[in-house]
Amino acid sequence: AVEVPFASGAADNACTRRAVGESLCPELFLIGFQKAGSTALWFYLTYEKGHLGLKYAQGLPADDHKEIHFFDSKYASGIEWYASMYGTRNTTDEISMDATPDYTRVPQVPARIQKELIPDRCRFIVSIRDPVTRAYSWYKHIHAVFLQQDDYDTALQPFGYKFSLMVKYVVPQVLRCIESSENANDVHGNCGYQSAYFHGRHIEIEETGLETQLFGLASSPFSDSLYGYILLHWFKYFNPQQFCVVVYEDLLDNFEEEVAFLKPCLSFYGKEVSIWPSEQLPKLNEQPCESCDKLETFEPENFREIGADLQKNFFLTSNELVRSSLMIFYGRAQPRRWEDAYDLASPASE
Ligand SMILES: Nc1ncnc2c1ncn2[C@@H]1O[C@H](COP(=O)(O)OS(=O)(=O)O)[C@@H](OP(=O)(O)O)[C@H]1O
Repeated sequence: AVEVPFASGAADNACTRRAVGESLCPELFLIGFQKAGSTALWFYLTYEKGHLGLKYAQGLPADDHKEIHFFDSKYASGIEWYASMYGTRNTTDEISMDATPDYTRVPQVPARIQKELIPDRCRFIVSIRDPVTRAYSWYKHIHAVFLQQDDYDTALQPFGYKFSLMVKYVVPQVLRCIESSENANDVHGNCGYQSAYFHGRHIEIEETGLETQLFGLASSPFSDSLYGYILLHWFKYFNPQQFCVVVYEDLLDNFEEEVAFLKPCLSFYGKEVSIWPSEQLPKLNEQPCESCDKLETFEPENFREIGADLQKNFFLTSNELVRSSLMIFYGRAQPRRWEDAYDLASPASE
């Protein structure tokens, strides 16, 4: 194979050629987080902001246009397959976007992107959300969609399918894993839901008398919400300036101001996004769970109690890491403190 002289050393392949008539391989990514409004954001950028001309995986059935899952679960299909799903490049400044929020779940993904693409040309959009409500949203999604699958059923059954029991038994294990990691930027690799740490891990759940299986899957609502550690993992492969981070709750509260944080990731490609004061995040992918008979639901005060405990004893360090990143790399003066919604005292007042 002919080596292309990119500074990054990216190999010559269907994605690195970039010539008119070659594949329009993605360079812009929406890498997560799952359940943080990624579908709404993708729809906004591709359809509502049609003037940006962002292309998607048109080679796949319509339901899969957003999420191609190449770098997490379909990597074995090969880069030629990936490139072929995005059609042909008509101009050198054309851009396509791969919006697979699961990319932030799987630690191997950034190394794979770095190896297959031209790293300096990649930009990454990230949406973050209160880690507790995100965890519950994913727990609900599992009930609505995945509980019919044997592996998720096996993973959640020992907990009586209950969020509260998962918090009680799973969260201390993930915390122990975090504490055993020497460096913060190794936490995601060590403690992500697929990590070796969870293989063969078995705990008896007193309330149900059952022993856990597939511990990693049960840990995913919580470990996937560790944004601070996960971003540090990605920063091992890409410069923080290649990321644009938006906060889901701020998108809902002040869309115009918040969505402007995406501008650097678009202007890099010469795309200027025009945002109007009346615009709002489209409402998409609300997951109904009406026939989820095993779903544990909470009164607001009970959820606040369980959430306060999670924020204080589990998510706080990760939240602080992400807030530091938002201030240092993305010029935010006062990033949102999700903990405040749970009536926790701020560190300054303790
Ligand atoms: N406009 C607007 N306002 C309020 N909430 C909104 C909006 N758009 C999407 N959502 C909520 O985002 C959650 C789905 O996120 P994702 O699309 O990223 O989910 S997925 O990972 O792709 O399955 C899901 O959250 P939950 O309802 O808590 O499950 C959606 O309801």
